[in-house]
Amino acid sequence: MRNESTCISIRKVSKQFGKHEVLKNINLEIYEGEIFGLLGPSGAGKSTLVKELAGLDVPNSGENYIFQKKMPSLKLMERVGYMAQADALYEDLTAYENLQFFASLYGLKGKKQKQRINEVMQIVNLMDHLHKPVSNYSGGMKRRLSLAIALLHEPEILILDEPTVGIDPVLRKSIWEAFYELNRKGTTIIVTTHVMDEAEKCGRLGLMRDGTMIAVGTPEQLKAETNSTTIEEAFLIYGGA
Ligand SMILES: Nc1ncnc2c1ncn2[C@@H]1O[C@H](COP(=O)(O)OP(=O)(O)OP(=O)(O)O)[C@@H](O)[C@H]1O
Repeated sequence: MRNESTCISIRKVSKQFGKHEVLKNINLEIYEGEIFGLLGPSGAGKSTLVKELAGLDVPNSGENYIFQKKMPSLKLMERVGYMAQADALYEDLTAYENLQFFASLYGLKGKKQKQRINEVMQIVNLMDHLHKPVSNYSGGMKRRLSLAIALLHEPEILILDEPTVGIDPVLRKSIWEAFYELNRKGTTIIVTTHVMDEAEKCGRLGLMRDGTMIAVGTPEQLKAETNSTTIEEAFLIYGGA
């Protein structure tokens, strides 16, 4: 069920890399308990925006707030899980050893650490591969292990940058089932994607193009407002095509 209290507030955020304006005056509110999708083509600025929300980058102007506190903040990062676009895993170590390493960073030790490792590996359905070296994992398994790592410290907000890129439809479905399950338990999820059918799975969407937020709403609202039958069509209309 959706709770309307704001947990993320993006206020007049702009970002430049040199002369290139990658985010242009972005304003957005994300509510507690929703699955919010950032949809846009490659280069639209989605990763840049979510990196700022994860506390890994800062805007040139404007502010990002999480739970009414300004980012970046080390304290807030404990409440946020982030899965980057590229997997940051130690290939020579087993999945278990990778999880132990990241769990230690979060201050999870002993019995609690072991328990959380088992829980997150069950969520992503990798328990049978717990002691295999990551170098033996397929691309999809690595993405799921990255997700497990992002879940270790039980974050209230989960930020996922293209979590299912390069993953086959069957696995994608099982990963989305994991997202729904987490969301049902109260986790707010922000997911970036450029896949239209994935966008339809989100509660609300922010459509991004060339560093601009061109529309925000539920998939149904966006289609109705543009008289479209698909999100793809709605996107093109909002983009002025
Ligand atoms: N560190 C950086 N230095 C210079 N330019 C950057 C940097 N990071 C991103 N950019 C540029 O900013 C623009 C937006 O990139 P970003 O990764 O945020 O887009 P995206 O919407 O996430 O795209 P994709 O789906 O391909 O990841 C791109 O043109 C990219 O080249």
